[in-house]
Amino acid sequence: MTEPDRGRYSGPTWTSGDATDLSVTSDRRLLNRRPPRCQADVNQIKIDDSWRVLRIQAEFVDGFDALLHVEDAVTVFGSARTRLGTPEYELGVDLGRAIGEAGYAVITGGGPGSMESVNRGARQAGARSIGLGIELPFEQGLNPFIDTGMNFRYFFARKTMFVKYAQAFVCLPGGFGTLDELFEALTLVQTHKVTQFPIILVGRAFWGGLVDWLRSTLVDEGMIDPADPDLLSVVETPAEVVAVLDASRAAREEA
Ligand SMILES: C/C(=C\CNc1ncnc2c1ncn2[C@@H]1O[C@H](COP(=O)(O)O)[C@@H](O)[C@H]1O)CO
Repeated sequence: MTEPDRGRYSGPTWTSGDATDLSVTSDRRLLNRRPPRCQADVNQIKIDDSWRVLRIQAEFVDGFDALLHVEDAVTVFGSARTRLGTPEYELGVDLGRAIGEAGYAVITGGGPGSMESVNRGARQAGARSIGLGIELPFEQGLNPFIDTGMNFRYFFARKTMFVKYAQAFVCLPGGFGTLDELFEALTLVQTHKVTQFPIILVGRAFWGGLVDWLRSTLVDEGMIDPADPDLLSVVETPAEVVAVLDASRAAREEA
């Protein structure tokens, strides 16, 4: 018995076999600038960049179209490395289910680990389970618990969708990816680019040190306002997450 051909994604496109070389992603091609050495290089770079702009534009259009009908939704971030069968994975399942049962669609990064666990929980609740994946330099499909999925070439287009189609962010424990997503959201709220948008951190033991550092070092050094750390709600359980979400929904409806 041979393994079934699982194919590969390159951006939104799935191809069977291994015809698609993912070792150099679209993001990397965009960010690695190669200075032109001659006029032919200049011409080629201009053509490549023009096509790139069209691909970026198409990615936004596809994302907007795919998510147009999403109503109340919550984006959940968390580690790609959380393993099935661990308490952290179970927390993600419980969280996805609780958010789904509270009447929200759930959006994740569409990958493995905590993302998968949250999509799994949302599916159990019968909620809309959305996964916005990203092209990576190794083979990876969307996790199997997604009803509406899209695979992005560009991190920045994908990040726009995480914010545009959600009313709140929830962060499970995670690494650089989760921190990047958390601080992007925090900056958008701090600068009033998005309003009435709770950012909820799950797990006091994991997040407490970071919030303490924001209060001590960043506030004390005058890098942020004393009220800025209050933009974060640190909670312990899925029920507490839902309570914050519901309070924010009630405030939005009153406004
Ligand atoms: C590391 C492995 C797979 C990575 N696959 C990912 N797929 C989708 N989204 C991802 C992936 N890795 C990071 N992200 C995004 O960042 C957050 C998690 O990153 P962290 O560094 O693990 O905290 C997550 O919310 C995603 O949006 C192989 O297991």
